[in-house]
Amino acid sequence: MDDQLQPPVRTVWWNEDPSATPSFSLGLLDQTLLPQQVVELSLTHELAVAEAITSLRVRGAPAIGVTAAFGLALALRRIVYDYEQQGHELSLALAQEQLFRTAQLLRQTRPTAVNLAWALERMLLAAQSVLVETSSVAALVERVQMEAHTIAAEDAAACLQMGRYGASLIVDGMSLLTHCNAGALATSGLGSALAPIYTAQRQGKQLHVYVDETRPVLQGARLTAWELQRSQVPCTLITDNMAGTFMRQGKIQAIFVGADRITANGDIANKIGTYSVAVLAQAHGIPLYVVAPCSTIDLALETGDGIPIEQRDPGEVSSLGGQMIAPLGVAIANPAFDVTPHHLISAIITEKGIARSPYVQTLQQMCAISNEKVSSLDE
Ligand SMILES: CSC[C@@H](O)[C@@H](O)C(=O)COP(=O)(O)O
Repeated sequence: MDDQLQPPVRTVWWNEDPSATPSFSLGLLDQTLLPQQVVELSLTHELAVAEAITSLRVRGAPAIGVTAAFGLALALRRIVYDYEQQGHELSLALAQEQLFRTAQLLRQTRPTAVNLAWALERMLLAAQSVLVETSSVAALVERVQMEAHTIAAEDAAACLQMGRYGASLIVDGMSLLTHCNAGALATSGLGSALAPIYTAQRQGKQLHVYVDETRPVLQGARLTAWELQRSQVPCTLITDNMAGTFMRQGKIQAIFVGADRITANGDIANKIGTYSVAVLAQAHGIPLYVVAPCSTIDLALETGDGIPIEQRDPGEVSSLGGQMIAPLGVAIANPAFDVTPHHLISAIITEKGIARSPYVQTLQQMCAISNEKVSSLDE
């Protein structure tokens, strides 16, 4: 009997179908088309995976980590397949080179979410470990694929745990606020920030969620509102600049957001606008909870000042729904993330538990993981 909460939607998955040519592909739900169209993609080339991450077909820190892991497995399967089609056998040296090159390609797609580099590094370490024992390309393919599946399964399990811990902070009758999308669409499970909400709902708690639209790419309006509606979680979509008013009116009792990177001191990078929400929350005495798996924690960085912030296409700001909303030639800034300092965060919830200030000790104890090697791909 499986009584576990199931994600309302599948975001990233692996296809194995002997009747298809080739028999393998990476499945993604194209998030750029939501909520108007639900289109599933089957990718068979690593370049398509890189494009999907860059253009936000798949997005959200844990989901892009899982996608990158599967992307490496896909690249290896693809090159073995191409060689077979030409009647050749792939050498181990070329297989290794393919893995490393693809890791570098995928590493460059998005800089802020550390889950991406973390997953790639873990995949390369798994590949290295099998190469010590064997010189068979088949064994390498199997090991790399297994690691990608393990990363996805661990992410799904982490979501369930974050849901349990986070739900303990939600009281029956509460009204919550969330920013961006940190739900099933951002992970390979229930989500991070939305997992406590799904769990609390399953526990029978009555709740209501205010959803920031999240300009400029509208992950709140397009994705979170869609996901919550599908899950029958009562929600109200608001524009970003309405959040303060709802807080002042006493309509919001807690805020749940995800993170793209958490540094050793508890500073977090998350979708642009999170910092403004955090400042407003403090002004109104409302707790701000950050929910993220340990794969989002970057202990190699001491503070949020060191987090690379992705600067995206100005066109995301100057147009809305395909329509220009700004005068031609106006200067535009488009940082995709901001940093919220730890003193504005009431607690950080991971799959290991609930960390509170001072984060320096608690995060280290909680997530005995190290991202020291992540930088090796930058060289
Ligand atoms: C569990 S997702 C956490 C974060 O990745 C999320 O809040 C976010 O900022 C996503 O940004 P995006 O640009 O859509 O990838």
